[in-house]
Amino acid sequence: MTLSLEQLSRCTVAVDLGAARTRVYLKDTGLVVDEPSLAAVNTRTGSLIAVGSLAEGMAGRTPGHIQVLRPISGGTVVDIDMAQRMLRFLVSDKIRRTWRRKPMLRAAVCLPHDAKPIAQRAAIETLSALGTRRVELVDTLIAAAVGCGLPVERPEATMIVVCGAASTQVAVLSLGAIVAAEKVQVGGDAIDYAVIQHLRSEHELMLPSQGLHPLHLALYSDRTTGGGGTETEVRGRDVATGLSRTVLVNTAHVREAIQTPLTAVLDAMGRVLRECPPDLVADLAERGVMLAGGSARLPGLDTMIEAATGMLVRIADQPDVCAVVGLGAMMEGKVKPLHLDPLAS
Ligand SMILES: Nc1ncnc2c1ncn2[C@@H]1O[C@H](COP(=O)(O)OP(=O)(O)OP(=O)(O)O)[C@@H](O)[C@H]1O
Repeated sequence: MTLSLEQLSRCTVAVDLGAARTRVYLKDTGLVVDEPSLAAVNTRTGSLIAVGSLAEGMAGRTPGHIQVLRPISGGTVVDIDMAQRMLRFLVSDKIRRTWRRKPMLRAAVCLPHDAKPIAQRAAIETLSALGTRRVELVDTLIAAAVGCGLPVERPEATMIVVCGAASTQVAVLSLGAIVAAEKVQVGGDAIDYAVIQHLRSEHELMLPSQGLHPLHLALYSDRTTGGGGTETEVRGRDVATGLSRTVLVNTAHVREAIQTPLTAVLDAMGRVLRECPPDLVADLAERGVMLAGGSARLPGLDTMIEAATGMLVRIADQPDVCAVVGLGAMMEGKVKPLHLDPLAS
């Protein structure tokens, strides 16, 4: 992967192909697309019916011949053709209006820290749907750190935890590069799965695909009332009878159910810290940790990390769009490189 600010400044479009959401940032325009990475397809004709939030609204409610697909999984494009069609569809409106005369020959895309060459190739091919001839690949961790406003280019340690849908990436950065990093296949989806399993085993209830949002809200209000646990109503389908049923769920029990996936994130943070030189760890004790990614909004994640590591934890202002906003800032020249060779001037 490259991180040449000069090359990035020549790009006109930045893309984050996330497992949950696809985001597109246009140079000097801003974020133009922030939509679920979903495509609804008619399996009889192969035609695309809907993409983004429209397709999300169809999930779980489709007849047999319509399928809602996720062309991106774990930060990797798994269905290039579908991802291209989805991306083209998502941006076509905005491009036509604002960018008709500006070809998008150069693009930047952020990829997970450990993206394999095949995943890099898939991302480059997907972006060719926008007419790009050259694609700069940037590590999500660096892009997100820039997007959070961390002083990435300085000779001081900054720790970032990017909690996405399919994975969580942890890194310590200094002098514009990654000192140590880890990725675990635990993100918002694994946490949601733990909640779904809890409701299934404890309440014999199957949750509809969009039924988790009220529980997230309940966990949040639970935290603001001291975290002692409140009861919240959840509607779903009875596992045995198949009939619709409403149960009262204790938020404290839900919090316990999501501890297991969250422990994997803490373990990854521990491994990264152990790999870092002591001077950088001392910096981190002062500066703390920055949480980014959509799952950073998970109520109580920050306090749990704070309690386990003893470090100050901050959540980025817009945690979900940090990576693409960071790419945008680098494209627009808002990040100045540190000159490491003063003797040469
Ligand atoms: N308010 C919230 N409370 C809890 N979880 C949330 C909230 N908002 C978003 N999420 C979770 O954030 C995840 C999406 O995060 P994000 O948009 O960073 O993912 P992504 O970049 O598409 O995924 P990845 O980085 O794994 O490819 C989803 O799993 C979603 O459930």
